[in-house]
Amino acid sequence: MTNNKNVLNWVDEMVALCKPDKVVWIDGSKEQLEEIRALSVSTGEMVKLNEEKLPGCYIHRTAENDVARVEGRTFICTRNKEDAGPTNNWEDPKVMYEKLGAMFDGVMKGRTMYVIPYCMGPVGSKLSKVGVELTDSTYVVLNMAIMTRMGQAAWDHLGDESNDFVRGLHSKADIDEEKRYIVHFPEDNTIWSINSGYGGNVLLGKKCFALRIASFQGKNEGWMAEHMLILGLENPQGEVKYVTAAFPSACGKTNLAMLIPPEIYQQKGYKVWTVGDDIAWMRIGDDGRLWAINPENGFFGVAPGTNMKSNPNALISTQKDTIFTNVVHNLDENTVWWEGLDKNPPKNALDWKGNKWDPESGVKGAHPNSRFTAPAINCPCISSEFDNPEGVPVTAIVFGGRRAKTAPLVYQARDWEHGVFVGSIMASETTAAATGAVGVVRRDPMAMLPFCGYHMGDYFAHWLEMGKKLGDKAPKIFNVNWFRTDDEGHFIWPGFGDNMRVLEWIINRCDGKADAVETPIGYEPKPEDINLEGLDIDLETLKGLLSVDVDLWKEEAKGIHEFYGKFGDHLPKELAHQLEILEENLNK
Ligand SMILES: Nc1nc2c(ncn2[C@@H]2O[C@H](COP(=O)(O)OP(=O)(O)O)[C@@H](O)[C@H]2O)c(=O)[nH]1
Ligand SMILES: C=C(OP(=O)(O)O)C(=O)O
Ligand SMILES: [Mn+2]
Repeated sequence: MTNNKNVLNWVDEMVALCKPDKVVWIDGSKEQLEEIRALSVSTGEMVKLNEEKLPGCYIHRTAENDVARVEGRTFICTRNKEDAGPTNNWEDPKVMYEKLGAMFDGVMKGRTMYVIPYCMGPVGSKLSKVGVELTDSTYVVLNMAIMTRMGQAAWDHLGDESNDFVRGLHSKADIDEEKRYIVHFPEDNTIWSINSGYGGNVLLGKKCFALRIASFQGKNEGWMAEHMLILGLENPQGEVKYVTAAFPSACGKTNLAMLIPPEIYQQKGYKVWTVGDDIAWMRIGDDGRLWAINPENGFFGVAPGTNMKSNPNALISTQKDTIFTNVVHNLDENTVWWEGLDKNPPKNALDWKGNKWDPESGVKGAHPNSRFTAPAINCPCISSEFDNPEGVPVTAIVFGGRRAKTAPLVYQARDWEHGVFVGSIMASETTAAATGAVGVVRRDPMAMLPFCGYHMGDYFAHWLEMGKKLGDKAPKIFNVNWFRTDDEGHFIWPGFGDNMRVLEWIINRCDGKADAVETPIGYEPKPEDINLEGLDIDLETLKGLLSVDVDLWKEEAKGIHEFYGKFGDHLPKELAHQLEILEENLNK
C-alpha cells in the first residue's frame, strides 16, 4: 500500500514491540470497513442499531472508568522540561519511552494490529498532514474512518519519501486508570496512548495530533492549530464571511458551528454554513489574510442536550452511518436515547453502563459526556468549502467560555495585541468532557489549556508574532459568553440559534457598519445594536447581560496576575502591559 521506508521501518519496529498475531493494513474500502464492523459486532464491541430507523449506525459502551479525557495522565515529553511549560505534565522522553515500552511489550499478543493511514485536512492541500495510527481496537478503526480521510489517499498524500507523518500507537490493553497514559513526544512526531478506549484519548488524529502535536508544529513552521469551530455566515446578498471560535470542551462549539438563524433572519436570507466544529488549522495565505481548514472529516459531538430544537443539524447528522458511545440503548426499537433528546425516555432500555434502566429512577441514562461520531457529509448545512484545499479566509476570531457572572454577552478587543490578551485570560467552568470536578472556574487560554503541546508562554508569543505578520489584514477578535445566569442560576441569554444576533454585530463591526461603546475591558455593542426582535428579552435585561462589574473585574485582574506568574520570563511583555492597561481602566 505504501513504499515509504520511514513508515515501513517504524511499523516493523512497533510490531516487534507489541507482538500482535496479525497485522491488517487499512485501505479504507467499503468492503474492508464492513468486515471490521461485522467483526466488532461479533465480539460485542458494538451493537448494530435498527437499520430502518438508523441505517449504518452502531452503539458502543466504554468501561465505566473510561468516559472522558484524562488531563492528569496526559503528558508532553520534550527533552527540556522547560519546553513543555507550566501547564503540561512532563516526563523525560527517554524515561517515558522506557516505561511505556515495557507496557507495550507484547501487549498485542493474541490480538490484531490495525495500521490506519489518515490525512488531516483535504487530501492534496498544502495545509494537510498525514498521520498513521497503530491500534488493536476495531472501535478506533471505525471511528477514525468517520473522523478522518482514511486509507489509500493518505499514503498518496504522504508520498514515498516524506518523513512528515505523525506516529500514533494505541492499545486498549488494560482499563486500569492507574496504568492509563496519553503521551506526546512532539520532537519525534509521536503519540503513545495506552489503556483507554475513550475517543478523546484514543482517536489520535483529533486532540492528540490536530491540537497538541500540530500546535508544536505550527509554532515551528509559522502556522496555528487551534481548538476552534469554523462557520460561514451568509448574508442576504449571498456574501459569506467566515468566523472561527474557540470555546472549551462542551461549551458550545458544535452548536454554534451548526447554528440555525431565528425566523426573522431566515426570512431575510441569512444562513450559517459549517466548515468545522472543533479544530482549525490556519495559515497566512498569499493575499496576506488568515486562511483556515478543518482537519477533520466528521463530528465527535456531545449527545446530551442535542435535539430537534437545540441543534437539528447535529441531530440529522447522526441519523445514518454514526457510532453512538455511552448513550441509552432503547431495546424495544433498537435505537438510542439521551437526556434532552425528547420527553419520551424508553421504558425498556439499558443505561450507558449496560444495566437495565428505569427512567423514573432519577439516575441519568446517558453519560453526560456521551458522544456521537457522525460523518461531516451528513450535515445539512455543511459548507461548500469544506473540502476546499485553500480553506476559507477568516474575518473574525471569537473566544468564549462558561461564566455565570464576570464576562459580558459580547465584547471586542481593541486590536490584535489586546485580542491575544483577551484569549489568554479566558476562564470557564469545567465540564464532563474531562474527568474531575464539573463547574469549577479555571483559566483556559484560547480553550487550549489541555491541548497546547508546548510552553504556553511561547504559545502566546506565537499568537503575537502571527498578528505582526498579518498586520492590518488580521481578523478582528471578540469574546462571547452565552452562559450568564440570574440569581436563581438560570441562563439569561436564550443562546443557540439566537446567538445569530451576536454574530450579526460581530460581522457588522468587521465591516465597519456598527458602532461600539468603550468599556474598561474593550468595545461593547450599543444595546440598541443587538437585534431583540422576536425575543422576550427587553433592553434592560440586555444591558444587564452587557454590564461590566468593576469589582468583579478587579478580582479577575488579581487572578490573571497569579495565572501569568506561572509563565515567568516566557510571558510576553505585551501581555503584562495589557494587564496594566486593564487595571488602569478599572481604576479610572
Ligand atoms: N445555554 C446554552 N447552552 C448551550 C449553548 N450552546 C451549547 N450549549 C450546551 O453546551 C453543551 C455543549 O455543547 P457543544 O456544542 O456540544 O459543545 P462543544 O463540546 O464545545 O462542541 C450542550 O449541552 C449544549 O446544549 C448556548 O448557546 N446556550
Ligand atoms: C473530543 C473532545 O472534544 P469537545 O468536547 O471539545 O467536542 C473531548 O474533549 O474529548
Ligand atoms: Mn463539539
